[in-house]
Amino acid sequence: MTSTAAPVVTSERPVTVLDRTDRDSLLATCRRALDQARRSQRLVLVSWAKPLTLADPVAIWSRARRGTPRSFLWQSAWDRGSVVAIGSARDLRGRGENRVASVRDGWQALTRDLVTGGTAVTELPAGEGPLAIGGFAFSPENAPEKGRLPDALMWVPALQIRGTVPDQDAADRPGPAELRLNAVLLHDSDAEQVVNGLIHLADLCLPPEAAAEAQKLAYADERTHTSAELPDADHWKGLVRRATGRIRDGDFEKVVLARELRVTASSPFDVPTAVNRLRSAYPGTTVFAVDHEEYTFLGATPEYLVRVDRRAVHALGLAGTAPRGLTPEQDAALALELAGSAKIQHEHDVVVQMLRDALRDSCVDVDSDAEPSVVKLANVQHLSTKVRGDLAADSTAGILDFVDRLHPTPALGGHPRKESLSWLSDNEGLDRSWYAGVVGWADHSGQGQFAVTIRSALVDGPSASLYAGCGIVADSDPEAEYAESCAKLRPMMSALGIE
Ligand SMILES: C=C(O[C@@H]1C=C(C(=O)O)C=C[C@H]1O)C(=O)O
Repeated sequence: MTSTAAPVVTSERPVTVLDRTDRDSLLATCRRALDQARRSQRLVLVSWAKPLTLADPVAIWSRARRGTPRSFLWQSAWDRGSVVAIGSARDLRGRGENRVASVRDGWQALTRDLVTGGTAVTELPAGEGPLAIGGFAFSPENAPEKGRLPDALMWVPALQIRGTVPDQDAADRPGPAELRLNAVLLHDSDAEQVVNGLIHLADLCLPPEAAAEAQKLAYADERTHTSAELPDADHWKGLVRRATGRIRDGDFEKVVLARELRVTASSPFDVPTAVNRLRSAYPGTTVFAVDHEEYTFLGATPEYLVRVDRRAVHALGLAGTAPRGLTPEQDAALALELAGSAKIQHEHDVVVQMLRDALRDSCVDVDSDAEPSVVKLANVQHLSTKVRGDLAADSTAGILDFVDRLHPTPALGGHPRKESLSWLSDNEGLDRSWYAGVVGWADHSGQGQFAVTIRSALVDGPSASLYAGCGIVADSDPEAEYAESCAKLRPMMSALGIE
């Protein structure tokens, strides 16, 4: 569906802003889309691409996000792919239990009549053409304080740039990237006007010097702040005790109990600096940021829910946590203890089993690592098991079908799902919002990636809600779980400069 000619991309190529030839090509593509909209009397998505060289996705994003209420940043350690997206050509929304399916149906309907033009870049990580980006809250039933971020919000960005993540030691060396301008046309749209709008947006987001910039860290944290634990520590430990009681009574096997640290600062938080700190302190994670009106939801997560790369489906079981040691010997001993603990093994196996079962519905050759491995981050270490399968020849399942099936896994909700989630909504007393939800992107061919939004915060000017949760099983110790939740809050605290 997209044009496939592989362009020659070199770092000498002049960057950004569209020239006369680009304008003509974009206009011709929009006119084709308009013809199609007139014939079909339906909405037509038009997507036009041009190769770019780009030094740093975060630098582009932090400049371009200023002028728009909707932006998206994605920088992934899993395939070294990056996405920067500005503005919305079309929102895809859903509510309640069917929220993922509604978004999927909307996206499929919109891409059925996709019209593409320009030159697509093929030497990038998986994913092609226009993307639907955004995410889903933890649960439609677990958001008492509605109205902060919608339960489900994906959208087709007006401007998207896909590229590769720069090496830390070569952050200002440009690499190949693809600029894409997307619009939705109606039978009575004015093609010239659409083109002018898109070119204006590209000019604003990508002035000639922008693509060569690397994001600078602003080190000064001059703001003061106050913070409150919600609920307070004793109450939360009491909830852990209550959960273990229910588990021993046999009501469910595992539940992930979360808490919030609500911070109010003397001046607005510096979101781009926070993102930059996250990616340098947590290089093995996927760093994401979603700007929606006055809110920014951001984080650095070590966990993906699912990735579909051509016909390969990948999921990750990440559950079971230990602190990092102060010395290499202590660190190794803690890792051994983590891998050897029957309690943690059980907590972990519940997740892996669920992932395997869910993949089996549409995949063949479903397999997982024989043994969990230990993944080390700066703040904690986790037990991790990769699960993968190949889409069955007759399967039409795409990334959003897997999101629908898998979210929330027992790594973020509990097991069995129904009983543990119902206990959570009666007892946790927290608006998780998009924490423990998913953020990611889908292309029109069913490929995509969704991250589990842990190690995250919701920022609104000078206010921030930071979240952390812990898997609770029968013999969980409230003090140890509380300490683990503190360690899990650390990445966002340092990123926002509130230590
Ligand atoms: C819930 C969180 O993390 C999840 C819970 C884990 C655990 O209980 O060991 C480990 C990784 C994540 O799946 C969090 O970081 O907030």
